Amino acid sequence: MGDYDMVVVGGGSAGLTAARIAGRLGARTLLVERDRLGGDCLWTGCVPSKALLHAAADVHAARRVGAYGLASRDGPVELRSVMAQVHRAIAVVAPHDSAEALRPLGVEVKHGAAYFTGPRSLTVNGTAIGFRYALLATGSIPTLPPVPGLNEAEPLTSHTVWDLEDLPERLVVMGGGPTGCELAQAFARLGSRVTIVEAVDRLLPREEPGVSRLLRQRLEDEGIAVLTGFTAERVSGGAVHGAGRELPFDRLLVTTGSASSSGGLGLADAGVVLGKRGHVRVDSRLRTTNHRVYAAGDITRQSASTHLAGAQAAVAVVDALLGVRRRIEYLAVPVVTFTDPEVARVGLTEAQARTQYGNRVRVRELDHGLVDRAVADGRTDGFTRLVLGPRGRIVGATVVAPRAGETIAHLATAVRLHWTPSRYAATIHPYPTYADGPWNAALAEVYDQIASPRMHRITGALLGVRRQVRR
Ligand SMILES: Cc1cc2nc3c(=O)[nH]c(=O)nc-3n(C[C@H](O)[C@H](O)[C@H](O)COP(=O)(O)OP(=O)(O)OC[C@H]3O[C@@H](n4cnc5c(N)ncnc54)[C@H](O)[C@@H]3O)c2cc1C
Ligand SMILES: NC(=O)c1ccc[n+]([C@@H]2O[C@H](COP(=O)([O-])OP(=O)(O)OC[C@H]3O[C@@H](n4cnc5c(N)ncnc54)[C@H](O)[C@@H]3O)[C@@H](O)[C@H]2O)c1
Repeated sequence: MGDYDMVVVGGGSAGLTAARIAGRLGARTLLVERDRLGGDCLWTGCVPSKALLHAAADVHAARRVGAYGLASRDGPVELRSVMAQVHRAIAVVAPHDSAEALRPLGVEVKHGAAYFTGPRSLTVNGTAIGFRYALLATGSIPTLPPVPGLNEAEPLTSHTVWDLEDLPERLVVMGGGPTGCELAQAFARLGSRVTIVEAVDRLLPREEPGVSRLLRQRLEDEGIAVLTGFTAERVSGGAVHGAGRELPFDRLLVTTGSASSSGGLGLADAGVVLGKRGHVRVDSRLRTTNHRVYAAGDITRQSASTHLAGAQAAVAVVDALLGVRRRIEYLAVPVVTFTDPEVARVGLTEAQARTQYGNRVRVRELDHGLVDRAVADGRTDGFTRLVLGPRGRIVGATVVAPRAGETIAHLATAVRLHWTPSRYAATIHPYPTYADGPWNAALAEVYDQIASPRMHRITGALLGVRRQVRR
């Protein structure tokens, strides 16, 4: 049995990477996609959101040129023109993810919904297909919270917001996670009056509390109303009601989370067991309970980003086809929220580190008022935070700054390789950049060590010896 060595179900971030690798390895590879190749990231996630944020940043800059004696621009933008830019970006990337681009790599593509009929078989459009291995990569879909009246208000989600043609005058964003914060800031900069409501007591609750405070301040400074600890009780009469307040909107955008796309795949027949939240359960090798079927990406709930989805897919395919085992170091996977300033983190927050290591944890924080590039740009609204664990190793880091998403990459190496600040600081960083934030934070730790009584004794002794040397 086995028409194919590898059948990949879902052609998004995880599935495309898996299919490309399997094809390159020479495996008989089939990729099944029911909708559009490219998945969430290309059509409704990373690419459109970053294009929208870029347009919004341009508009934001244009509104402030009055400071340089130019006529500044007020008022709302023409959303159609902005969305045209968004769709242009998608159109540039889409060919890379197409069936034509996959064919030379030896990947066959079938359009249709896959349905498992047994542990090593599935059907697509009524055609029976056997496989040696399969990879589930069907991603996730946005969900709506159970708020009375919400459905009837026809809320936008991250799947539908890209079809908007007119800028909503009043936009209420429900959910202050990465999606909600990015889109709230973008729409506010484009000219909408935005209110963001978050159920827990702060925005971006997975981040360091200082991040939530700084981002809230920034969003409020840009005119966004931020309501935290807000429970929406109902939606009616064009308004969200809750906490004794009424929040009128022209459009409502719901960004309160997502659920794995694991339904309608016949997974029970394949012997694939789901977790409580509908996600596919995988072991450390990304194998489901049917060891012939692997899973990667959002469907596992162990990933919520394109880079990790791709890394999981690569590990799974190589494990299945070649029997070569590699581990993903989840702790060293960076996560970025592309607000302005960007919020980038790798590894543990201070609270997580304290739970794990108790009082062996120390924190080294550097305000970006001390980073010359931030001063030059007038962007001192940021900080770097290094979380140091046992033996002073960097177990976590947060950077809040423009381009923090780029700065975090070197810190991800530090966490992955268990570097100390001194090891990190040994790499010379270019001046003046935002990377000076982490570098100076690490250097401050090194200077403190040099100033310790023990080091002073050593340096004092060395200086004394050197003074005796006659040239
Ligand atoms: C607004 C927003 C912004 C984001 N920004 C970023 C970012 O900047 N950086 C980042 O790293 N991540 C970002 N993400 C997250 C990222 O988009 C996802 O983590 C990633 O796309 C998940 O990849 P995946 O392969 O698991 O699923 P997807 O990319 O969603 O792919 C799943 C594919 O499976 C197909 N499918 C589903 N069911 C079936 C079936 N039965 N048969 C066949 N095919 C099927 C779907 O049509 C889809 O094409 C963002 C997400 C959102 C919502
Ligand atoms: N830049 C990126 O890499 C990027 C961007 C967007 C999303 N993503 C990923 O996609 C995943 C989903 O992100 P998301 O922001 O859509 O979801 P999320 O689950 O991360 O955040 C949802 C937020 O909504 C809040 N919430 C839940 N119910 C609510 C309610 N009834 N009223 C008000 N608030 C409520 C939650 O407390 C939470 O803060 C995340 O894991 C994220 O990392 C990544």
